[in-house]
Amino acid sequence: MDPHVFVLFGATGDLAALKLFPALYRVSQRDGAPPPAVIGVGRSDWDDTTLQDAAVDALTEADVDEGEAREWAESALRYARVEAYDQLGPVFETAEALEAERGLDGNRVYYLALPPSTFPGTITALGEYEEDRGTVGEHVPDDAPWVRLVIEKPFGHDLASAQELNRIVHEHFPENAVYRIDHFLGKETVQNLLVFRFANAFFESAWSRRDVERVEITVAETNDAAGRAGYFDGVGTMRDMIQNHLTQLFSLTAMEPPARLDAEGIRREKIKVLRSTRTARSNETVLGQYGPGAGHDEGYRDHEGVPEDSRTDTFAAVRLHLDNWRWQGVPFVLRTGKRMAERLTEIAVVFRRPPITLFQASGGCDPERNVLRLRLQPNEGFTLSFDVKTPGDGFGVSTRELSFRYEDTFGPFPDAYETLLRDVAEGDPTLFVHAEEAEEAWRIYHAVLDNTDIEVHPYESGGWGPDAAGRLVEAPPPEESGEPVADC
Ligand SMILES: NC(=O)C1=CN([C@@H]2O[C@H](COP(=O)(O)OP(=O)(O)OC[C@H]3O[C@@H](n4cnc5c(N)ncnc54)[C@H](OP(=O)(O)O)[C@@H]3O)[C@@H](O)[C@H]2O)C=CC1
Ligand SMILES: O=C1O[C@H](COP(=O)(O)O)[C@@H](O)[C@H](O)[C@H]1O
Repeated sequence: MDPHVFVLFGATGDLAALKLFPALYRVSQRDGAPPPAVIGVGRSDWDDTTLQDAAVDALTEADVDEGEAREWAESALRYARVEAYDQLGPVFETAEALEAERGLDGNRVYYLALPPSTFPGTITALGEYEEDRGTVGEHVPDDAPWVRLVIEKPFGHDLASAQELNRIVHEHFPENAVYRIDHFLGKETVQNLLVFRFANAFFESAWSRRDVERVEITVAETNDAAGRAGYFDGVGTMRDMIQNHLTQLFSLTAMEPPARLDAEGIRREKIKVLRSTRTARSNETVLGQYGPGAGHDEGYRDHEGVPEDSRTDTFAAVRLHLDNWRWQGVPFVLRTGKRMAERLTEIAVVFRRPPITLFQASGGCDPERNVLRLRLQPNEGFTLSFDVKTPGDGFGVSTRELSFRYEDTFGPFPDAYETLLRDVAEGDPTLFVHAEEAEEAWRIYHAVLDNTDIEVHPYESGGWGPDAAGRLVEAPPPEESGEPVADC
């Protein structure tokens, strides 16, 4: 890992406190890691001390000893205040001063943990500066310092803005310097999807329309959007979660085996899945917004900064269909919401019932469908339901489960952001999103984003979201399950 300066845009925000300071700390504790040099950037009226105090709070919250957290923050962190995220003079001055002070070679990571509306201006300002510095553009000398640009999700606001953003990015930065981050790809259990599928031949041979009836991908969160209105309101759950995290889980579940387990091999197969996916339809999309309930007196519209008439979705569910050989006619239901009854991320593969009904005729009942649940968080592992004979007369059938839990076998996992920040520092793009993948993912949802014909159902905090979402997991009507239909 080469020594570098890590410039964190949005250092005063939620993500920085929740994930990025702890991850930066842990990466810097690894063997062989250079001493950390981090510049936090924000418009807030902070200084070095305010930033360091915020980082110490974040680290102690993440179980780091307070003394160690303080020592780390004071040696690692500097603050650069900007008027706006396209006026970056103070950032460049701070970076150059820090490099001179530490004798660094000029390698830099720029991490954009900002609302997506700011990305174009910030990237343009960074690109122009880096061209002047001679690190990007034509004729970059072999010994020039490296620069890596990390862009948080959502990458743009819709298909057109993502295409425009890619254009702006590529005007200045080559694709191999760009790390579009989707932290779900850094989760151990998400990477395990590939091992689970491609190392276990018996699952892979049942992994198609012949045996699978439907797939349900669920990310239920108990947290809410309080304190994040500046980013979340006007973005909403379709853009914050479905277009990226859940679509990544979808493409990893549905993809063909890659030719090689590297960035190009995996991205190529994921892009093929996205290209084969029909545009989502409004009658197969359910949106919701939480109100009060279950110990919460306030609903979404009561949060500071949220307009009284906000239509922003805090819950979204969508049924997707693929037109390819493996998955024709198998619905994939993606659903996620905030302030739900419990925190749960899982992929449920629901297998078809056996084709004959043997047991009813002999006084029993027909078996349940086998369900494979890949649990991504918490209690990571899997369960597979199966049917057995209930002891006694006749052929009574009962459902039982085989299960495996990671924590019973392995120690704790590294956090996703720790894995991904280390990959950025080492220049490994395998777990990041390619330009084309980001655009294809927006293409799928373009007809349902900002579609005011779709009702935003109120739902109670602490429940399972709007009742209307339940119908998406029922068997699709025949006209939707058979032949491919053209998008309309
Ligand atoms: N929070 C989370 O759990 C996760 C967030 N992300 C991604 O990280 C990014 C930031 O999210 P998060 O930290 O939650 O967002 P915040 O709302 O906390 O915003 C981050 C920072 O951006 C600045 N900011 C906020 N609103 C605006 C605005 N309208 N215009 C310009 N600057 C603004 C603020 O800094 P200042 O006012 O000091 O300039 C703020 O501290 C997003 O892209 C999000 O998708 C990804 C995974 C998880
Ligand atoms: O990107 C985001 O992800 C988090 C959920 O991430 P997790 O690792 O805690 O599952 C979500 O709460 C947030 O709204 C979103 O921006």
